[in-house]
Amino acid sequence: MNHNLVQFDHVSKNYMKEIALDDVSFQLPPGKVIGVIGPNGSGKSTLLKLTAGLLRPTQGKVIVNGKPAKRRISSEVSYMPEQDGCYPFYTVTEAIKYYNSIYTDFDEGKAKEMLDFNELSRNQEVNNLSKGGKVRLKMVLAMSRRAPLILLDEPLAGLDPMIRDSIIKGLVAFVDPSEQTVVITTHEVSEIEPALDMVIALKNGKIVKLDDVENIRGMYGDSLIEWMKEVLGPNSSSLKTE
Ligand SMILES: Nc1ncnc2c1ncn2[C@@H]1O[C@H](COP(=O)(O)OP(=O)(O)OP(=O)(O)O)[C@@H](O)[C@H]1O
Repeated sequence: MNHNLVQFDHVSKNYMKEIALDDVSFQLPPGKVIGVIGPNGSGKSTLLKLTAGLLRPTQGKVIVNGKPAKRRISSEVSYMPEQDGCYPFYTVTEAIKYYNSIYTDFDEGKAKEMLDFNELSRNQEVNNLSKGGKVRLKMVLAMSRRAPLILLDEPLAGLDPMIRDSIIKGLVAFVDPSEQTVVITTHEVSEIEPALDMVIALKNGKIVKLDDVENIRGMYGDSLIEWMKEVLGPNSSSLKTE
């Protein structure tokens, strides 16, 4: 597959007078894990929602898998929202069954493997899971679909470092690059960088850089932190604290 999975052509998105994305163009190839990083309010969630077809651009075009992104239960896109997206009174098993019933591409076997890997107890009510447990379950649900594009909005926000680390391990263990592309928004670039193939840096609704992690490492050494400081400014390491 050589085509681009995601294409933004001169996309702007305004919320009333607020310009969230400003004339953004880029393409993403299939089979990659792509990080979208940037300070609060830089437009990361907006970029993801436009890709999922949950928002329409004010101007420009968003193309996913050769077609305009549309608001529907898309077979092309599995989207994990930043806010709680799970039914609080379901047990973990019921949440899996529910997803299995609404998404024809849901892989129940993969979901069960991911539950075990994430040590999620099946009889527990979603309501009673820890914050990290809720995020793990949301990731299990989003990543168990055989959709070619998985969008994860801020899965690491507000979690302590050990939990962030285990969530990233789960991502790396279960993403299948021959079938799936993952786009993940995050402040936590230092921890997630080993999982990333590409990064998009956003600032004030504009892309300030899009590059392969391999190229960045070639220029900046082992860590993306120095690169981030250069493209997003010296205070960008404070992104880690949200
Ligand atoms: N529904 C909305 N109505 C009005 N303004 C909005 C809305 N959603 C986002 N915005 C504004 O658009 C800009 C981009 O927001 P967005 O949520 O995309 O950024 P973000 O990088 O994901 O931020 P964060 O890291 O805080 O989640 C911000 O200035 C935000 O206040």
